[in-house]
Amino acid sequence: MDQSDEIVLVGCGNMGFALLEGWVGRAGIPAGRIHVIEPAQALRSRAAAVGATVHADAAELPQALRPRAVIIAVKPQVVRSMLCAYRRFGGKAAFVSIAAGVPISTFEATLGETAIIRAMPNMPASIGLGVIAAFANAHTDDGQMAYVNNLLAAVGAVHWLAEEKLVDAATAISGSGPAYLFHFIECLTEAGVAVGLSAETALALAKQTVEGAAALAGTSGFSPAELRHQVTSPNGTTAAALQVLTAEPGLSELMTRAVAAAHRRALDLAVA
Ligand SMILES: NC(=O)c1ccc[n+]([C@@H]2O[C@H](COP(=O)([O-])OP(=O)(O)OC[C@H]3O[C@@H](n4cnc5c(N)ncnc54)[C@H](OP(=O)(O)O)[C@@H]3O)[C@@H](O)[C@H]2O)c1
Ligand code: PRO
Repeated sequence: MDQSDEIVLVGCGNMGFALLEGWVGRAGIPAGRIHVIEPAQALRSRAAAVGATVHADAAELPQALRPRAVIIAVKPQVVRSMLCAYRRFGGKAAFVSIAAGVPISTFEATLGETAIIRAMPNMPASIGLGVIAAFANAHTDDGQMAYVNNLLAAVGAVHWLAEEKLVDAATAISGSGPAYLFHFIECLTEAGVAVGLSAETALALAKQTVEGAAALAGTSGFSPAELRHQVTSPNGTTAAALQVLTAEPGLSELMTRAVAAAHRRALDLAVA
């Protein structure tokens, strides 16, 4: 990545800041080259503390600014009303939207024929362990694709999708996924307390179990099913627990229903 490129980051809440942290803290992108537009004073101060150039409103951006990328990280419901403030960058910058559900056609309606990439990152991007599903429109040229790919790859593994509608599917898996895992840790902790562990010990065991198992699944040559078998002694403790998890409605059915609900919500946000 050319270190002199400038980036506009619109919205610096949970995910916008996770990206900023990843870009500045891990990818070495000069923080001052990232212009953050964020109306909330506390969040602007947080972004300024990592070195970003902060603004309360798009009108404060320098007139001469020619960003290579404009990252849209506001809530989906806000996208339509804020876009016109960035129209002047249309046709030049690559627009990257991380807003769940909002289709490329919504951006094209305001920005016209310009490079628009829908990207769905997730929170572990803040520590460089994100996963990002992305789709680019037909106005994105090879240089813009490569530039945005590098930007996204700086905070996680990038998967380019063949169809825009798959971004909504990815949102339900990897965008929301960290919350499923955080909830799993909460549940495992509660269950640990129920069998007599202190809350502190149960939380430590639950977090380190998820972290270790995820690392093993990611690095071992065995499939998740094979790894599960390796943990499950015949007629042992794990088998007893898995009998509960696979009884109707099992975890598999619950996950299918949960992901379907998230996917439906992404489709709803497209028309909200
Ligand atoms: N959180 C995640 O894990 C995650 C993952 C992938 C994608 N996303 C997507 O990322 C987007 C942001 O999610 P989030 O969780 O980061 O939400 P968030 O914490 O609410 O952050 C959005 C920020 O944008 C600000 N904002 C509102 N209007 C603005 C404007 N016109 N210009 C600049 N900033 C403005 C908001 O301020 P106010 O609160 O004062 O309005 C808020 O601080 C969403 O579209 C979401 O679908 C989130
Ligand atoms: N957070 C956003 C939501 O919950 C999008 C994926 C993760 O809608």
